[in-house]
Amino acid sequence: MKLKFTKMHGAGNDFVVIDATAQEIAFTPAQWQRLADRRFGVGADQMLVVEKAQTPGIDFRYRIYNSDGGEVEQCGNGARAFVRYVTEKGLTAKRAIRVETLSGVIEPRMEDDGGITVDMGAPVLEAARVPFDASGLQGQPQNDDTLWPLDVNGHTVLVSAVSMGNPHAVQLVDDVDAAPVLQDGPAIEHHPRFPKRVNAGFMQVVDRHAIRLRVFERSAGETLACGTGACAAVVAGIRRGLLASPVRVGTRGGELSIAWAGGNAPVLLTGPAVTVFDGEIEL
Ligand SMILES: N[C@H](CCC[C@H](N)C(=O)O)C(=O)O
Repeated sequence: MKLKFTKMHGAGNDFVVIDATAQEIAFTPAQWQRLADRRFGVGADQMLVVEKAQTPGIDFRYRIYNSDGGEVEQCGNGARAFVRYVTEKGLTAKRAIRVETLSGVIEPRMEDDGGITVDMGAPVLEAARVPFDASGLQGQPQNDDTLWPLDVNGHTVLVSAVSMGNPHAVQLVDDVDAAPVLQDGPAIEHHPRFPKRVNAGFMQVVDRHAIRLRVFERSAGETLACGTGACAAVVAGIRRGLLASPVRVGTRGGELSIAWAGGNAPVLLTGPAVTVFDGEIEL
């Protein structure tokens, strides 16, 4: 079949976006992997599928597939690309839209200055709901957060377990450029205490309103930016008393900004979303 798509990125986290509002899209994992392949296909960290909403009061449904073809619950950078896509393609005239995802409703909004902010909902911090299996473990309280010791490649790392709809394990490092992201990332991603696997964040605190972050993403490897990872890192840093909202997040692909008032308040993610090109592929 000939498939029309749009290539986009949010701070270098790149996507193939597909309009499924007028056509049913149901690809096999192998077809998703082919689309994501940077040599045999288009190339992307994730694929985003735009669908009509099933629920009254909701504007769209948004499905996310990692480059391994697995469907996941949430994607923060993708949500910004999503709202730019439906706006540019004339699928909506609204500036703020309500979008149903596997993990709940998010609300991306086009700002007057062209920036995009997404209400990503409240973080989930209860270990069992991340999900993180804390059985038999002695957590180490740090302010409002609990750090969990993980045995990774023969050494122990202390992680915060946070869900933004998708699971994150965030650790503090002195220098993200020197952090063992590619060595420890896979071991954390597949750690048995994360039954749905996990996105592994490596956060360097610059000051109370700025961090640098690298994320080894579940099923995608290290990406240039991870929106939900930025949300999870800032939530963990605020709960540990290291950060204060808003926080600028420096990633290898660009800068994101996160605001969170604590507790059950929503996490607000602001950042770029760029359309690179429209294309067509025989799939
Ligand atoms: N790899 C992630 C999904 C994409 C999240 C990331 N691209 C973002 O911007 O939030 C996961 O498996 O949970």
